[in-house]
Formats: sequence, structure tokens, C-alpha cells
Amino acid sequence: MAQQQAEIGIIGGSGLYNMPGLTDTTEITVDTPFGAPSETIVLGTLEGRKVAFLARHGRGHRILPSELNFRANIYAMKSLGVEFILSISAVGSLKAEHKPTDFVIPDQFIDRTFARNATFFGDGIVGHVAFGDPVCAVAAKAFKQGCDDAGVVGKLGGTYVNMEGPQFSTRAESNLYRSWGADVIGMTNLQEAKLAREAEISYATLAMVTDYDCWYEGHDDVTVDQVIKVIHENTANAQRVLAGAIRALPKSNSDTPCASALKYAIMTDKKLIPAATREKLAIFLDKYEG
Ligand SMILES: CSC[C@H]1O[C@H](OP(=O)(O)O)[C@H](O)[C@@H]1O
Ligand SMILES: Nc1ncnc2[nH]cnc12
Repeated sequence: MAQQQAEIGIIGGSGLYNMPGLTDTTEITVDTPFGAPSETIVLGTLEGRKVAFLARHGRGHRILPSELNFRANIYAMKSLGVEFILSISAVGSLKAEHKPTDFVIPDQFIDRTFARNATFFGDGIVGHVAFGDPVCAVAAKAFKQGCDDAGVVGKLGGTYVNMEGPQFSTRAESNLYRSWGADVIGMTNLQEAKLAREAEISYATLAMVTDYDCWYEGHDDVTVDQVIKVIHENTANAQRVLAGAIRALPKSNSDTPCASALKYAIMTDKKLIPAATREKLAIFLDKYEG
């Protein structure tokens, strides 16, 4: 097996296009059978651990949520040897108790997308991974520890509505999601969580509340300048939480259920999987075939 180049992947969202705390950095271009990731990847060291940083929307924020090549991003992390992905995202709040600058660590998702490719399967191979618990509990707890260490509000658990965008929600939609009991809303995390599970990578998100979406009477409807303002105020906290989370992560994800998500997932008769598809997915399947 190739040498592991990174243990932990960080996917930085809106406003987080690099990681100033990384040392010994090198920038690499990673190619994948699913196309190019959003950006070159920065390898480096943080808290003594080997880390790979990827800017989700590219540096300079060039890629729409619906245009993101989620498969290439997660495949690239897998090819570097990553076992944990820590994602950072801006989200709107759907509850008064989640205030701008608070952090929420979601443990559930509701899918409101309709234009995304969120599986490595297809082209002659069928697989179904369990997804009742879409977030890795170990990675989520590490984020909580990071929030506690940094002395910031970090709420463990909550439901993230993944909308398609790029327009923000209508007021009727926002109120509908509130009636469902959802906590926060964003445009990017669910596809990453699905693909990370198929890739047997443990995934969790640090969701930074930037606004009250549009449901809250007496508060302005969300705008990008509002989101960016809160992110800028809170970036140093997000970096400190990340460092704390990395300190709290175990060496490997082998003790989590994520690490064996594919064990019983593949439906297709091995003899019938097309050679090109088998080759494309070798990085995931080889360990189950001696
Ligand atoms: C800039 S507001 C909308 C934008 O912010 C969030 O991005 P990310 O999850 O990458 O931080 C949201 O999902 C939208 O893409
Ligand atoms: N209100 C909101 N809706 C969707 N994505 C967001 N990202 C930040 N705030 C958001």
C-alpha cells in the first residue's frame, strides 16, 4: 500500500480557504477517476498530525454548491490515506437558541437537494451503505472537545437541512424546516457525509451559525455580506476549535463503524462487475478481496 500522506482531511467552507496554523506545508494536485477536486490540496502538520486541507469552493470561492465535485473531493482524501474528515461550514439558524457565532455539530441531515451526484456506485456495481447515523460520533465528540477547549459555544447534535441553493430559502420553506424541528441549514454537507461513509472515512462538521435565515421576525433576511461578516469575526475561533478537535482524535478510525461500512454493502455478483468499474473503485474494494 502507498504511504499514508495524511491522517486527517479538513474541508474548509465559505470564508475558510486556507489553514494558517499548518506547518511543513506542500501543495499538491490530486487527480481522481471522478475528475478534479475543487482545488489543489495543502499537506501539512497540525498538532503533530498529518493533515490535508481542501478549500471546498476553491480558493477565491469559484464553485457553486450544485457544481461541487463531491466525489472527486472525497476520493482525493481517500487516496491520501485520510481516515477522518473534519468539515467546516457556514449555516443559517432555524432556532432562536442557535445564535450567530455559535457552533453546532450536527448528527442528522434532511435532504432537500435534487441536482447532486452523491455515490461512488453505479456503472455496473450496486452498493447500499447504512446511514442511520450519518455522522461519525468519534469525530463529532472531538469537535465538541475542541469547542470546550477553545471556550466557545459548541452544541453536540442537531439536524442540518441540506438545500440545493444557490438562492437562500423562501420564508415558507424556512418555516417548514422549523416545523420539522431542524436546527441549521446549509448547501454542502450531506453529499460529503454520504460519500465519506462509502469511502469508510469518518466524517463530522463544525457548523458555524452565521445568520437566522429568513424566518425570524425583527431580524434581517440572510445576505452574503452578513454571512461573511460573522465568518470573519469567528475564523480565529474556528481554527482553535479545529486544532483542539485534532488533538482529541484517535490515531485511526478503525474502532468506529465507519471503517467497515462497505463490509456488507455490495449487492453485485463480483463476477459481473465490469473491469473498468472494479479498477475505478479498487481503493475501496481491495481490502475485501484478499
Ligand atoms: C456564503 S453563504 C452560502 C454558502 O455558505 C455555505 O457554504 P459552506 O457549507 O461551504 O460553508 C452554504 O452551504 C453555501 O454554500
Ligand atoms: N441561511 C442560510 N441558508 C443556506 N446556507 C447558508 N449558509 C449560511 N447561511 C445559510
